[in-house]
Amino acid sequence: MNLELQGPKSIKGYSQQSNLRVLVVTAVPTEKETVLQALQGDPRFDVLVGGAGSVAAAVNTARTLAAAEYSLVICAGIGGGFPGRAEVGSLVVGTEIVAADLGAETPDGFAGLEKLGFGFTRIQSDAYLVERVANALQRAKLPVITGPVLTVSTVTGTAETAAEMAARVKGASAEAMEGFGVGFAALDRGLPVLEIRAISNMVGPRDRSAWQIKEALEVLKAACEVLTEVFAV
Ligand SMILES: O=C(O)c1cccc(C(=O)CC[C@H]2O[C@@H](n3cnc4c(=O)[nH]cnc43)[C@H](O)[C@@H]2O)c1
Repeated sequence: MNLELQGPKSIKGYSQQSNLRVLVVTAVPTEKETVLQALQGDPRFDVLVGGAGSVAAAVNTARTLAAAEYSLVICAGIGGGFPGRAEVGSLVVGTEIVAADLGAETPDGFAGLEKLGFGFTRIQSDAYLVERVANALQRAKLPVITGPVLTVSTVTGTAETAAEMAARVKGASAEAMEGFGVGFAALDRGLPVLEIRAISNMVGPRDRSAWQIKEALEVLKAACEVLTEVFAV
C-alpha cells in the first residue's frame, strides 16, 4: 500500500449529502462526552475514543472505518498552542497534520521521513472544509485560527523544544498526540480528515497545573455545536 499515491476524496458536496456520516475521534472519554453533548444526538456523527497517542488512535480509527461507511473523519480534542499563534481558550483548525517528531536526529539536525526516503510526515486537510469550518466558527464569534497541527509522541516540555518544533514546521499552530494516526487511517480509506484542537495550554515549559482543561473543553463543545450547522442539509 502506497499511501502517498492515495489522495483523500474531497469533501466538497458532502455537506449536501443526506447520507453524510462523520467519525469524530477523541483521545479520552471526557473529550468524547464533550463532543457528544454538543452534537445532541445528531445521527450523522459517531464519536470514538481512539486512545492517547498516534498508534492507539490509528488502530482504533482504522478498525472503526473498516466496520462502516464514513464520509469524513475529524480528530478533535484539547491541545497545546504555539506561542504567538494560538492562545489558551482558542481553537485551531488544522490545515495539515504533521508528524513532527517522526524521523531521525542527524548531525545536521532533524530529518523527517521524507528526507530519510521512506515515508511521509504530512497529511493535508481538505482545504474547502477547513475554510468552511473556520468561517463558521468565526461567525459564531469563537476565537479560531487555521494552521498546521503537529502530532508528537512526547508532549513538549521546554522552551527550546517548542522553538525547535516551530522552526521545523512553518506556521506551527497547535500540538497534540493523535492527529497523524487518525489521519493515516482516514487516508488509507481515501477519506478526508480534519483536526480541531481547543487550546488548553501553551507549548513550552511544562506546568501541568496551569492547563486550562475546563475552558478548553467548553470551547471544544462550542466548536462542535457549530459543526452540526456546517453540515446542515
Ligand atoms: O484531566 C482531565 O480532566 C482531562 C480532560 C480532557 C483531556 C485530558 C487530557 O489530558 C487529554 C490528553 C490529550 O491532550 C492533548 N494535548 C493537550 N495538550 C497537549 C500538548 O501541549 N502537547 C501534546 N498534546 C497535548 C494530547 O492529544 C493528549 O492525548 C485530560
